[in-house]
Amino acid sequence: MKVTMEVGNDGVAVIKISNPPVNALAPIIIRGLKEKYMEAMNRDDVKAIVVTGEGGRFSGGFDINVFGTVHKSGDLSALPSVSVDLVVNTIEDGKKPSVAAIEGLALGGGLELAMGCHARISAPRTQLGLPELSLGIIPGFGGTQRLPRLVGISKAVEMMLMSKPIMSEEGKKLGLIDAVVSSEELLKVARSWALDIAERRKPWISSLQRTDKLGSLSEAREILKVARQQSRKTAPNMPQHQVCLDVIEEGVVFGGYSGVLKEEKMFNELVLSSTSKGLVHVFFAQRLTSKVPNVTDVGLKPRHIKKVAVIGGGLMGSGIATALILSNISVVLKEINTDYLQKGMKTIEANLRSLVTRGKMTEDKANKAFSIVKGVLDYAEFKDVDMVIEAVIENIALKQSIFSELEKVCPAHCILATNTSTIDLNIIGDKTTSQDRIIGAHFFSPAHVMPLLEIVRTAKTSPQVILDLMTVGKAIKKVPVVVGNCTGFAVNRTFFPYSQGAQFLAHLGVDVFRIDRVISNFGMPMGPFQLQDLAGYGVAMAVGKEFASSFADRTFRSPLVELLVKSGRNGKNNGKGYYIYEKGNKPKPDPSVLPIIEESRRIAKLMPGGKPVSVTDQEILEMVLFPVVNEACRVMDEGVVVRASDVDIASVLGMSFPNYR
Ligand SMILES: C[C@H](O)CC(=O)SCCNC(=O)CCNC(=O)[C@H](O)C(C)(C)COP(=O)(O)OP(=O)(O)OC[C@H]1O[C@@H](n2cnc3c(N)ncnc32)[C@H](O)[C@@H]1OP(=O)(O)O
Repeated sequence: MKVTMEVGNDGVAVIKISNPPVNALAPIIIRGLKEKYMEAMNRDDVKAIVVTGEGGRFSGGFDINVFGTVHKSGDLSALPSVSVDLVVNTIEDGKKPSVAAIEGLALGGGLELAMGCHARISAPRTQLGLPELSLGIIPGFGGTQRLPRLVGISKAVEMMLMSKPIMSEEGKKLGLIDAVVSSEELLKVARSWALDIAERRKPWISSLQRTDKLGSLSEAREILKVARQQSRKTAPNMPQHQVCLDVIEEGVVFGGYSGVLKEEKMFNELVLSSTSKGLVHVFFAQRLTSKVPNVTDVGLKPRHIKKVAVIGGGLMGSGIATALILSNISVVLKEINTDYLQKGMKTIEANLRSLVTRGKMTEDKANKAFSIVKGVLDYAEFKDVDMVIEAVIENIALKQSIFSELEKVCPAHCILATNTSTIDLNIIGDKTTSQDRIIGAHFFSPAHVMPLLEIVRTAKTSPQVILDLMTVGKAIKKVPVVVGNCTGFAVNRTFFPYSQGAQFLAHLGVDVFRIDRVISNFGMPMGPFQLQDLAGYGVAMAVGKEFASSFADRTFRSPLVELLVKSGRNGKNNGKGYYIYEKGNKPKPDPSVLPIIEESRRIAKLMPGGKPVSVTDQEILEMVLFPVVNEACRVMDEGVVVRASDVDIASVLGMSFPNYR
C-alpha cells in the first residue's frame, strides 16, 4: 500500500496509487496522496500533476473496511478528512493543475478524486460510477456536487440513485471524461494535457465552480422532485436516497461549496445508520462466500467444465440450461419423450426471447446461446459430459435410478449434481459407488434469473467437486454458497418457520393481509401468504410434510392450505388464492377467502377463548421473523454453513431478504 511520485523532465509529476487489487483509498493512501501533492506543489521543477492508479485500475473508491471499523466502534474519527482538505483545497484549488489518468475503473471516492482534477483522460471501456448509495451512504468526497456539474442533474441522479456505473465512452459523450485514449497512450496524453492546462493552452476548469450543466433552478427542482417521488416507491426504507437528493439541491441553490459541506455532514450521519451497517456487511459477506476452508485454500485448481447435461426440461431444468448456455457452456437437455423435450426447448427459447425483448441481450447472442443446447431422449451424449445436473420431480426412487444409471453412462470424472430442494443427498446417491462426485446444485426459480446457487455437500463430496461447481456457479454469474446436507439445506430450512409463523398468527386471529403488509413494508418483496400463492399450494403441502417429519417439535400443522385446495384454489397458478390475480393488475386481497380462514381457525382452536388476539405490527414482524433467526442459529450450530454471514447472503439472494436489514 503506497503512493509514489515521479517527476519527469517535462515538469509533470505522476502520482500513483498502489493498493491492490482495486487501489482502494485506505487512510494511509489518502495521507500519501496529501504528502505527494504537497511535495509536488512545493517543488519548482513540477509544473503540473497527473494522478493515476497502479495495475490498470484507477481506484475502487474509499476503503470500505474503514466503514466496518466505524460500525464496530461508532467512532467517526477513523474517517480521514478528504472532501475539503484533499479534494477542494489541495487538488482543485491547488496552484498547479491536476489531470486524472483513469483506467479499468474509477468508482466512488476514486471517481470523486478524479472529478476534483482539472481534466480526466480515460482508457477505453473503463467503469465510472458513484455506487455509494448501495452501501447505505452518499458520495462523501464531493461527488454529489461535481457529478451533476459535469454530466447534468438528470444523469447524475440516475447514476447515483441506481448505483449504476457507465463506461468511459459514454462518459466522454456526457462530458465527464475529456478524452478516451488507448491504455498505451494514457499517461502520455494525460501528461501533455496537464502541461497544456498549466501553460493555458487548455482551460483550467474546477468542476465545483461550474453551473452550465445545472439548468435553471426550477428545472433542477422538478428533476429532484420526480426523483424523490420515485425513490419513495423504489427505496422506501433507505434514507440515503432522499438525503442524496437533498444534498444535490443544497448545492444547486447555495453553490457547490455549500453542497460539499452539507454532503460531509450528512455522510457522517449516514455512515452510522443501520442501513449502512447492513449493506456494508453484505458487501463483505458476499465476497467471503467464495472462501471455503479445505476447498478453496488447499491449492486445488478448478477443472474446465465444457459440457453439461441437464436431466428434466421442466421449469427448473430449462432455467438451469438457460443459465448455462448464456455463459457459453454447452448443454445436453434430456427428457423422457418428444413432447416434454419440445416443451423444455421451447421454454429455453422463450427465456432467451424475453431477455432480448427486455433489451438485456442481442438477438445474435440469443441465437448463439440457443445453438449450443441440444435436446436428447437417451444417454448417448452423456459419454463426454463433465457435469450432470438432475432436475426431475422430487421422487426418491426416480432420482436413485437416474443416479445409478448416470454412474454407468458418464465418464469417471463427471460431477453428478442434483437440483433437489428437499431430498437428502445420501439417499439419492445410496445406490451408487460415486458418493464423492455427488453434490447438490440447488438453484432458485427462475434459475436463469435468481442469483443464488446453494451448493450442497455431503460428508463424502470431494473438495475438487465442490470447487468445480463453485467455479461453474461463478461462470454463470451466480453467487455460490456452500452448505451442508440437511432437510431444506440452508435457505429453505431457515425460512420454513417464516410461513409457519405467519400461519400461526393467522390462526390466532390476525388478518392475513395485514401480516403480508407488515412483512412487505419491512422490505420482503411480498408477504408470506402472497408468496404461498406464488409458489402454489402443492409446494406448500409437500414441503410442509417434509419439515413436519424432520422437525416435528416445531411444526404447526395448519389445516388452511388443504381447505384452500378443497375450495378450488391453487394460488397464482389458477388465479385464485388469498389474492385475486388478473392480468395486468396488481394482486387484490380476495374477501371470499376469509370464511375459509375462519373455518381453519375453528379447526385449529388456537385463539384464546375463541377470540382473536390483539398484536402490534412490531409483534407481527417478530412472530414471523424471530423463528427464522432461531432456525438460522440451529443451521449454524449444526455446521450446515461455514459461517454466520453465509446464511445472510443465502437469505438475501435466495429469499430476497432486504439486504439493508
Ligand atoms: C467517500 C466515498 O464517497 C465513499 C466510497 O468511495 S465507498 C466505496 C465506493 N466503491 C464501491 O462501492 C466499489 C466496491 N467494489 C466493487 O464494486 C468491486 O469490488 C469492483 C467493481 C471494484 C471490483 O470487482 P471484482 O473485480 O469482481 O473484485 P471483488 O472480488 O469485488 O473485489 C476484489 C477485492 O477488493 C476488495 N474491494 C473492492 N472494493 C473495495 C473498496 N472500495 N474498499 C475495500 N476493499 C475493496 C473486495 O473486498 C475484494 O477483497 P477480497 O479479495 O479480500 O474478497
